[in-house]
Amino acid sequence: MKVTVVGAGAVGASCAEYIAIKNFASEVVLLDIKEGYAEGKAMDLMQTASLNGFDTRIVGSTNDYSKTAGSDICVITSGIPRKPGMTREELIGINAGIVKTVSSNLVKHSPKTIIIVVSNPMDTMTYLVHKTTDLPKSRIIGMGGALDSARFKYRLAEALEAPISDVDGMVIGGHSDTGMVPLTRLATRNSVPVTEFISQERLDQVMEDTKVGGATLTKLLGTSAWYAPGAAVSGLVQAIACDQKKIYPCSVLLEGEYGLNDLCIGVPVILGRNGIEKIVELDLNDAEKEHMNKSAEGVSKTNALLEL
Ligand SMILES: NC(=O)c1ccc[n+]([C@@H]2O[C@H](COP(=O)([O-])OP(=O)(O)OC[C@H]3O[C@@H](n4cnc5c(N)ncnc54)[C@H](O)[C@@H]3O)[C@@H](O)[C@H]2O)c1
Ligand SMILES: O=C(O)C[C@H](O)C(=O)O
Repeated sequence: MKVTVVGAGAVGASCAEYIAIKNFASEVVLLDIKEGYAEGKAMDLMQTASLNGFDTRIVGSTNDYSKTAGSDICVITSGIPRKPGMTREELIGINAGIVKTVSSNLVKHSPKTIIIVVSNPMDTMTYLVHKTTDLPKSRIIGMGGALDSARFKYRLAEALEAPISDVDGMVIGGHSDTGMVPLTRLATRNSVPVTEFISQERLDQVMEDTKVGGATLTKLLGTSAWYAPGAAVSGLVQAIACDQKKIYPCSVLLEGEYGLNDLCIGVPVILGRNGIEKIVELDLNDAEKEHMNKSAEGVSKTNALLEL
């Protein structure tokens, strides 16, 4: 199993590290445009191999895509992150050009690959990859919902004063400060609806804290987060590589599912060796449907800014 990660910055390196530590890939290629940067990160990470007990070979490359040839999975993290006070959507001007060039280079060298898009604004960058490569829709996956759901579970556990392992929940919708749809109605503590334990008011607070999870960290760190994003990507990569058939909310091209068309947005999918093996259609209530439709409107508005 060969995995390429483009962008050896904060998220790319974290992602490579988690993939290596989980020890399911034979090779991870880290590629960056900055001279020597990916080679340096790869060497540093390889020097953790004997300490952390993994056999994955991590190779660095300065913009040489021949090293990525034959990758089963490619992750795109290249591009600029936001600064405090910015929205993810403001990154479109610079990141669209980067994602378009990078995805074209990746597909040239690995025509059968599965692409996982991380660069922001992620739903729109995932749509861009659909529009500019000829990969089938099952092989283009946007990562946002897995991270947002992990943040949702963190906030739920905090509110419930429960261990995170006791808590389950999912966030669908767009990966934006206003577009996320945390499914509080379906969240559980060890199979019991969380509404049995906390008030609707507290749950609404959990929902709001979840939606601004990325902005909260950006304010604290001065740039956006990387540990949980890297871990979330590694979860998707592992589900595909190990044919786990796990359900993750991912940004995928919708063609009528959830009553939506011609956009990529977060919905639950089953991930296996073929990429997106099935889109799971949840029976949303009216409020959730309305929230999802508003979220889709926001994503489509950003998509309209793309020069296709
Ligand atoms: N989808 C998500 O959930 C999620 C989570 C976190 C971050 N992000 C996004 O991921 C992106 C990366 O964030 P980061 O914190 O790692 O940023 P970073 O600045 O630390 O790293 C980005 C790297 O991309 C490289 N790069 C730029 N142009 C390139 C090109 N054409 N080819 C190859 N490499 C190139 C840069 O040299 C840099 O090393 C941002 O757009 C950020 O918003 C998304
Ligand atoms: O918040 C950001 O800009 C980065 C990422 O999308 C995140 O949610 O951490």
